[in-house]
Amino acid sequence: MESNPVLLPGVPQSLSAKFEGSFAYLTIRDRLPTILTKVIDTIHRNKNKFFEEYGEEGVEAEKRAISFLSKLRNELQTDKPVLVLEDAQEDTEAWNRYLQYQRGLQGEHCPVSWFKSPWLYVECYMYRRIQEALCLNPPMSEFDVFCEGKTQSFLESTAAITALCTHLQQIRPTLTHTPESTLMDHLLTLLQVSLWGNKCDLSISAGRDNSQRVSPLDSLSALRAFVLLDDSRQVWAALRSGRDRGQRSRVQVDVVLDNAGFELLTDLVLADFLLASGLANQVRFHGKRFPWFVSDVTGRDFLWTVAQAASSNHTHLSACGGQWRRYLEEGAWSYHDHAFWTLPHEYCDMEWAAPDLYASLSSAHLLLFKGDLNYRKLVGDRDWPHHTPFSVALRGFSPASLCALRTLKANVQVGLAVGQGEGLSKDTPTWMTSGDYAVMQFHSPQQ
Ligand SMILES: O=P(O)(O)OC[C@@]1(O)O[C@H](CO)[C@@H](O)[C@@H]1O
Ligand SMILES: [Mn+2]
Repeated sequence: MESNPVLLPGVPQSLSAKFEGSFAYLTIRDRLPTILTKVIDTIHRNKNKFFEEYGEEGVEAEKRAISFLSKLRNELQTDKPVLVLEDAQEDTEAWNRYLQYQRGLQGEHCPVSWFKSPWLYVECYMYRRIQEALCLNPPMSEFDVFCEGKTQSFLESTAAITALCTHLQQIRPTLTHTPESTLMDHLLTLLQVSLWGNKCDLSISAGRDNSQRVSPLDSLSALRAFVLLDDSRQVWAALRSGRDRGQRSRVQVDVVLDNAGFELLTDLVLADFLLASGLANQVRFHGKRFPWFVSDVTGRDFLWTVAQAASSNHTHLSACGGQWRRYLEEGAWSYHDHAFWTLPHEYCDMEWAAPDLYASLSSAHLLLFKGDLNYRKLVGDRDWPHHTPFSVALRGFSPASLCALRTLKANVQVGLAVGQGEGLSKDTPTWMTSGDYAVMQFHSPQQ
């Protein structure tokens, strides 16, 4: 029986696997079980490590975690009801409240389940259940099941990373006396590099290698045609608004991170440029509190990446890493991991679900949201008509000027011209899910 959740007036339904053949359906039927199987394999392959570190207790924990995850995979594949979490973590109650909310939407005759409920919810829930399997089996609770893939993504992107850091080191000495037009060109270039860094995502590839092997700067002109919305000049204007480079007013930029590996490197280079050019004087990074969507950044990934750069034997990479370490020591850069980023909420819920975070983001001059999942949460992962204004789809989420830097990997996109989405669907049916197209989409509270 189809679930017919309470419809909010004027707000389209959430994407869901209940629509057979949809991208959500194919993701939950095929990609999520593949990811879970790789997680189980990774834990199994590390069995000796657990024995060496924790003895028999480690081996027992490894066995229990694998049985938890095998049960989870079976629940998913047979569309069982979503279960309450039982690991007594800081966010457990919020997750179980959200399940109650979903039960209310679907009514008593249609259980909240993998193939009947919103895609955004059940996909986030899967990653939280992986965390539960580890939390309930200490000493595995600190084990990052995705660490190998994230590390490999970084190491295999070394050529692209060194090319990008070489570029930054070459322009760095000129930035304090560069003409405005040149400074803007540098910003637009590094925004595009950060945008396309988002193609390197291990969730869409279900863990298959997705490293950046060519210099990101060389491919920008060929990729220009695939940028469907380019509001990067509004990002420039937001950074320049109300201040002159000589003034000492505080310009804070918050970067809501996405993937570790090459994408994180592009974000660190962009953030370094913002400070070195004087366009901003504080950058706050927001990452995930536990392993999430295979390649998303955790605090450990963030610090490992800075350390890896600083200790590199490549001159420019180590120079950048040394500068990043100093930014962190001085407080010009800071890393944060609020629990909200690993809850299933659409961002229009943030003001009531995480008022402290909403207030904190409101102090920023500019928010940069990286990647596809952040975009899905910005617009609520709902089936909006493509010409719906971004401000409508945000449904009141507007703590500060914001720009989404996203390669399209899910079938939701707003803010296009009338007919633009339909035209793309005719010529390239996979335009919303291939990762080949991208948007830099801006919104300000004044809009
Ligand atoms: O947020 P990211 O890393 O750009 O992409 C996350 C993602 O790979 O996972 C989901 C599908 O499984 C989609 O949101 C998207 O394809
Ligand atoms: Mn991601």
